[in-house]
Amino acid sequence: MNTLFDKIWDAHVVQQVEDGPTQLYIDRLYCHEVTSPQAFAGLRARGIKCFRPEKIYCMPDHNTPTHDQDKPIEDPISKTQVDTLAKNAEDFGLTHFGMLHDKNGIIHVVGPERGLTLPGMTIVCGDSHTSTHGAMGAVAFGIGTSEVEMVMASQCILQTRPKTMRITVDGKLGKGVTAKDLALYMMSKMTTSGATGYFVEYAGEAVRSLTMEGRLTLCNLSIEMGARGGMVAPDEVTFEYIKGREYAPQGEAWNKALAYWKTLKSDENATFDKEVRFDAADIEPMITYGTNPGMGMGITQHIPTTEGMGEAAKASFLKSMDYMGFKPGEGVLGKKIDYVFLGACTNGRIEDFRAFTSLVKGRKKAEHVVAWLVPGSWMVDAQIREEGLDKVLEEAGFAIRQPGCSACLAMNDDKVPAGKYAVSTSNRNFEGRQGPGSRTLLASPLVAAAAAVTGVITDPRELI
Ligand SMILES: CC(C)[C@H](C(=O)O)[C@@H](O)C(=O)O
Ligand code: SF4
Repeated sequence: MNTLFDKIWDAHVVQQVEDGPTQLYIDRLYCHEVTSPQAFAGLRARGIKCFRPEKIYCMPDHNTPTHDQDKPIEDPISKTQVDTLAKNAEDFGLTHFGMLHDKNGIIHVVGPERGLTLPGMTIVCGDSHTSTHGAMGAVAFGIGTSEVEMVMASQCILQTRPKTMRITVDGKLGKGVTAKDLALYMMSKMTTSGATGYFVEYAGEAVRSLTMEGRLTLCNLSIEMGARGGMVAPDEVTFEYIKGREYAPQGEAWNKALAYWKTLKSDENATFDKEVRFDAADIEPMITYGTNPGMGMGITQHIPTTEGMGEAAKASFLKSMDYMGFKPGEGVLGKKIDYVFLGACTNGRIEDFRAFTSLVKGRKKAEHVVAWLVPGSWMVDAQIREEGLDKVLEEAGFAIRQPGCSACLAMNDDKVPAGKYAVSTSNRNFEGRQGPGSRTLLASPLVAAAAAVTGVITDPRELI
């Protein structure tokens, strides 16, 4: 009786070190510009090549500007990072989707949409949000730079087997409640350390009813609960999504793959180290009010008071409130906001643009709001234009930027100024995450859209 995780993990074990870690074979290594330079430098110093270069895909995303990508990058650090990745990929014979390449974008958006990420795979990247790819029924997790070097050199990694957890969400999500709300809700209940040491499988009716994009959003946020990774068993939604994508198997190879993928589910009596259950009916559109992603609440609710908190918890809570400029016990509806960010590997996919556009259609962007709409990849950008969403957005006063991580983290030009409030569809709201002194409110594309047109925090259910 095996879990989905066990099946994939066991199929990739090369050897088990006695009383030690597992040597695990890796099917895909994704590389971006931030966490790869030292790994390449390490290989050079040892005079070795990549063992299986065809399994490695590189693309810059964090330091790429989201405007004027045809011009040289102005910021010298970003330019060095992006140029270094291009040079390293060339020297080591790796596939590289550079800036402006039609396959460029945020690595966690590009992998699934190109069919590079497939069910049953083991996938790693020097990036915590590698958990995203688990949505396709893969074992995918973030690794450190020295581990990136290990995988480049051997196509294997030494890992300790994590414990397994199943989170089942029963019932149906209500109107205006999205995968992002589901994730923020779980986090608000489990806290940012609630899944530490575990690999999570998401199950239940609410998860099964999510689209592929929704599942990617959900798994993306696994890491913010402390989980090693998150996954959803592949089903018709997954197969339908993958079929015909560029790197997906075709013809006879497709039939063979499909037959295998259909076996990728937890056996009925499989046991998990921990089981958690939620009810979808309890979830409303969510928003965070603090400085970690677990500090979230239903948009109509009030920020907690310090009642019952221990001294240490109280001090850190009040520090967070001070940073955010909020008072314990108050509500956030109607509060003025300054920036809106639609994008990131959390919500930079076509479905997120569709959701945002559906709400702003026929309305106008609030004048004082600065809105950054950043497709997760050029493929998303092309689809936006194909579907005519760009026209609707333009009419409502919004412009579309070029792909990249953008305002998700302050590593490029898109920085939220100190003291300003940003309703952001990204995944982290730490102090200074979107720029020194910036104040981030994490939310879904629908909540972001409602804020963008009203200029204040608004329940999207009133506008849809
Ligand atoms: C830069 C990178 C190492 C980092 C991560 O690992 O997640 C980034 O993508 C982030 O979201 O904070
Ligand atoms: S979009 Fe944000 S969370 Fe995703 S990889 Fe880029 S910086 Fe990390």
